[in-house]
Amino acid sequence: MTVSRALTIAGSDSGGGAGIQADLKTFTVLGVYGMSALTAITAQNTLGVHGIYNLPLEAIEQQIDAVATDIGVDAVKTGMLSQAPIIERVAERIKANNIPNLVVDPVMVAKGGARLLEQDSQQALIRHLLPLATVITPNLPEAEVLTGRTITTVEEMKEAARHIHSFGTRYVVVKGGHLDGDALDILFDGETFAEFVAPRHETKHTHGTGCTFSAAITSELAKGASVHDAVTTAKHFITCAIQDTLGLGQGHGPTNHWAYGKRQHQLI
Ligand SMILES: Nc1ncnc2c1ncn2[C@@H]1O[C@H](COP(=O)(O)OP(=O)(O)O)[C@@H](O)[C@H]1O
Ligand SMILES: Cc1ncc(COP(=O)(O)O)c(N)n1
Repeated sequence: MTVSRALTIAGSDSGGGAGIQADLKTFTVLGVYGMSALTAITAQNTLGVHGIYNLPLEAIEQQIDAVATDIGVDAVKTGMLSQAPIIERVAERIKANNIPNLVVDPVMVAKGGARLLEQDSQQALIRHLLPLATVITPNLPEAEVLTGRTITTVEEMKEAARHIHSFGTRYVVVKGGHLDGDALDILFDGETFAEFVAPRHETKHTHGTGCTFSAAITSELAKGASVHDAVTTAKHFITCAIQDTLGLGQGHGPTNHWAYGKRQHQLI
């Protein structure tokens, strides 16, 4: 039996809805063996981020090297990277270990407003990580920071995708979760645009949607799917996870990571 292997390099969310917890749950539901390299520990729940503890660069490096040199990695995603020196070290270890299929979720600010990437560290992302990336998956505020432009229309999402593609990433997915109307995401491969659309579900439980979506893309790339097919599956996965809400916590709750799996088996 061949097992596909995916690694997440990201922060821990004690609440289990975002970060490495969301990633590992998603990998598992999509039938991929999941591994993690923690960059930071957050004390977090559905009401917000209550504490952030970054890990030493050596600890991050050792985790990546340990899994890459023994178990092997078919695809990797990055999430919360906190600060420029962590970005640089992560990029260096991905390169040194020849890890293929890098998905960059350029996490900057949590939905509750807490900064998960220090201000001005986006230049390090652009310089060190984006040239290595197969796919980058910014939401609208992140795309605005990366391009320095306001984005309020689908046409501006496409312009942003073009701009971000020029940083050296092979594919760009600009997510439209923060726009009104249908949940529309744009995929740009450097030449053509593809659109992925799902009905907007009215809910406050969208904690970790970006983490889950990018982890689903990573899972499918680990299995050998094309980027277009990986995004198709990820869109279906996140739409199910948002629709079948769990209603946990008093604030912005997590999505339902096993909803997609249940739908596949027609259990719901
Ligand atoms: N209310 C919603 N209903 C349906 N899909 C949504 C909703 N909110 C976000 N999405 C989808 O979830 C994915 C994550 O998007 P987004 O919320 O923009 O990312 P982030 O969590 O990084 O802010 C995208 O595919 C987006 O279109
Ligand atoms: C450890 C960690 N990583 C990422 C996010 C972003 O998720 P969201 O934008 O849904 O708050 C988060 N809140 N915590």
